[in-house]
Amino acid sequence: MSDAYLALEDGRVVEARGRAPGRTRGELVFTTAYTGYEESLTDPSYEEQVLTFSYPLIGNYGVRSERFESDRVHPRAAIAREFTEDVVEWLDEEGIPAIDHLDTRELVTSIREEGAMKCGIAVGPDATPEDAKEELAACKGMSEHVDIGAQVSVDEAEVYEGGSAATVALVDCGAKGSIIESLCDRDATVHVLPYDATPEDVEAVDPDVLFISNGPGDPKNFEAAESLVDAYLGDLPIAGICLGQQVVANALGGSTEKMAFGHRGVNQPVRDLDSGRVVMTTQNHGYTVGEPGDRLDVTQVNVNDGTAEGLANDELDVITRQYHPEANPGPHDSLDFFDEVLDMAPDTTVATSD
Ligand SMILES: NC(=O)CC[C@H](N)C(=O)O
Repeated sequence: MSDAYLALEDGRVVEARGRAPGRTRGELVFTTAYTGYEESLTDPSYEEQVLTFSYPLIGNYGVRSERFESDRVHPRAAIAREFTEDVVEWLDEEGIPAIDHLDTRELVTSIREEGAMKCGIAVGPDATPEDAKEELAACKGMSEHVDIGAQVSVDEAEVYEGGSAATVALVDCGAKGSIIESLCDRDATVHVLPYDATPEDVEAVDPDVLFISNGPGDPKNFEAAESLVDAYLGDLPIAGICLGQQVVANALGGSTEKMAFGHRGVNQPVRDLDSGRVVMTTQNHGYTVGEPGDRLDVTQVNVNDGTAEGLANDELDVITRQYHPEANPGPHDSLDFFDEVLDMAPDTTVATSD
């Protein structure tokens, strides 16, 4: 007898050990990151997903809130070969079901072969395979979460005073805290605006740069942010990270598409087409820019599959990244992106990056 069941879209029901109880559902994805479980579990981009860690032991250096990227856990459930007690206690307090003692190598291989798939989970002494299947039957596809921005964004504008180097309007589509920190560390003041901010909201903070954050789900469901990019193109420098890159591409006549199983990990190699330099990057995305459109150049590509990792329009002051230059978790090789963004602001002296 088992006390945890994972029902997969391909028809299988996998038995596991229940660590934190509950019933839930979501898109089943995996990350290959071998550190940074606190950052990943609090990354708002995992909203409505079930996160499988391919690294076998998760929790070996405890749980510290200083490392959180937001104020709650975002994946609907967590899966690992083995969770430590610290992580289990945290997930339990947060009401997030957790399961372990299953063959995560096999699970990851299935996702690689069949693509990210819907799943249902039931955990607890009375859980049955049918409960997990019921959850699966009620599971929506990522693109069907049409108002997912509302689940992860601030309700009202917030300000983070970093200094007077530049004023950034950061449209919060589910922003990681370390994006705000990376800007404040460079003496910028960051106004975090709701995901559905209007041009009036942007004008109220009179920014030097419009920045579209990372976030969960399908970028096509972030129409308000797309409209802002359209409204300010050419008037304000525009930057974006991850979902932000995708929103900018859609706004400038490009297109986005769903990937088979996405990029999630801390060692994705990215080549800068101008310098030829390759950096290791942190990634967490399931959509990608298919066509950049006529007004954006692809400046960086993924070495593994050639997907667009950086876009720019130098004349219009637009610069974006598909990966996470802020790291957390992962390598700091691309922190200079934030210097490049702030360099676009008029008349600023940018503090040196760490
Ligand atoms: N980290 C992100 O911003 C993710 C972007 C988008 N939700 C995707 O999955 O592609």
